[in-house]
Amino acid sequence: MAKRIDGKAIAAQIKEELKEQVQQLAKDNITVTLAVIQVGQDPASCVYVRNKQRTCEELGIHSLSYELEETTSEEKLLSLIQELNAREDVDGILVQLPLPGHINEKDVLNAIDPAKDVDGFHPYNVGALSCGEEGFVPGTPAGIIELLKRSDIRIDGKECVVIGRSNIVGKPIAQLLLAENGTVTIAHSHTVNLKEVTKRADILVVAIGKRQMIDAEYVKPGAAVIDVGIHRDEANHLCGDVDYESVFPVASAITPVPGGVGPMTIAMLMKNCIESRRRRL
Ligand SMILES: Nc1nc(=O)c2c([nH]1)NC[C@@H]1CN(c3ccc(C(=O)N[C@@H](CCC(=O)O)C(=O)O)cc3)C=[N+]21
Repeated sequence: MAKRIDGKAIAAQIKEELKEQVQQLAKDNITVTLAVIQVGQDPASCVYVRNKQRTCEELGIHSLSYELEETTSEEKLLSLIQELNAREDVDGILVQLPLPGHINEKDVLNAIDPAKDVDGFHPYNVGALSCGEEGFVPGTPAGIIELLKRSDIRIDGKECVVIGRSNIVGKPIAQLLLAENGTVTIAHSHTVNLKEVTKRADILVVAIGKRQMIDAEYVKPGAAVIDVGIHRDEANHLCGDVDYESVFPVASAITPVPGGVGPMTIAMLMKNCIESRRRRL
C-alpha cells in the first residue's frame, strides 16, 4: 500500500515559512511584488490566476493584476512587459499560459527580464538550470523535488523515469533529478515499449497530459509515483495522468490530484518572488 503524499499540507507548511520571510523583510520596509498578466478569459487560467492572487494575499506579497483582452496585440503585451521590467518595485512577472494564437509565446517569454522571470521560462533561466548557475527554477518541477525531499524519498542513485518532455515540466524535472544524482530516463510519445521503461523506475514522474493513462501495469512495486496531470473525468471531478486507484496498491508513495503537485507549483512560485526581491536588494 502506498503512502499518499499530501501536497496540500506540504505546500501549506512552505507557505507558513514564506510568510515569516515576508514579515521579516517588511521590518526593513522591503515589500515583495508579483505582476500577473492574463490575456483573454480561458476559464482554467482564471482559476489559476485567482489562486495565485489569493496566495499572494495570504503571504503578504503584493500582486498586480493585468487582465488584457483576448484581442490584445503582441506589441501591446510586449510594451507592458517592458514597463514592468523597468519598474523597481516589481519583483516577479508572470504571463499566464497558454496565450491566444495570434501571440508568439516565445517572443513574449524572451521579453521578460530573466531576473524577474519567476516562472523560470526564459532561455537564460533554462540554461542556468542545465549548468547549475543561479537562476529561477519553474514552480512545478521545483515543487516535485521539494515533495520528494519532505517525504524522505531519496533521489541519489535511484532510477528516475520522467514521462513527458515539455519545457515546463519534463525537461526541467529531468535536470533537477540529475542534479540530485538520480539516474534519469526521459520517455515520451515516441518511446517504444513504454511499460518496460517505466517499470524500471524507483521514482516515476508522469507528465503526459493524458487522463488516467498510467495504471499499475506501468509501475514497479514499491515505486514513488508523482502525477503532474490535471484533467476532469466524466463526473467533472479533477483527476491526473495516473489511475490513482489502480496504482495506489503497488506504489510505495503517490501524489493525488487534486492536492498533490498543483499546490506545490504555487508555493514555489511565491518562493521565487521572495528570492527575486532578495537578489535585487
Ligand atoms: N505562466 C504560467 N505559469 C504557470 O505556473 C502555469 C501557467 N502559466 N499556465 C497553467 C499552468 C497550470 N498551473 C497550475 C497551478 C496550480 C494548480 C493547482 O493549484 N491545482 C490544485 C487544484 C486547483 C483546481 O481546483 O483547479 C490541485 O492540484 O490541488 C494547478 C495548475 C500553473 N501553470
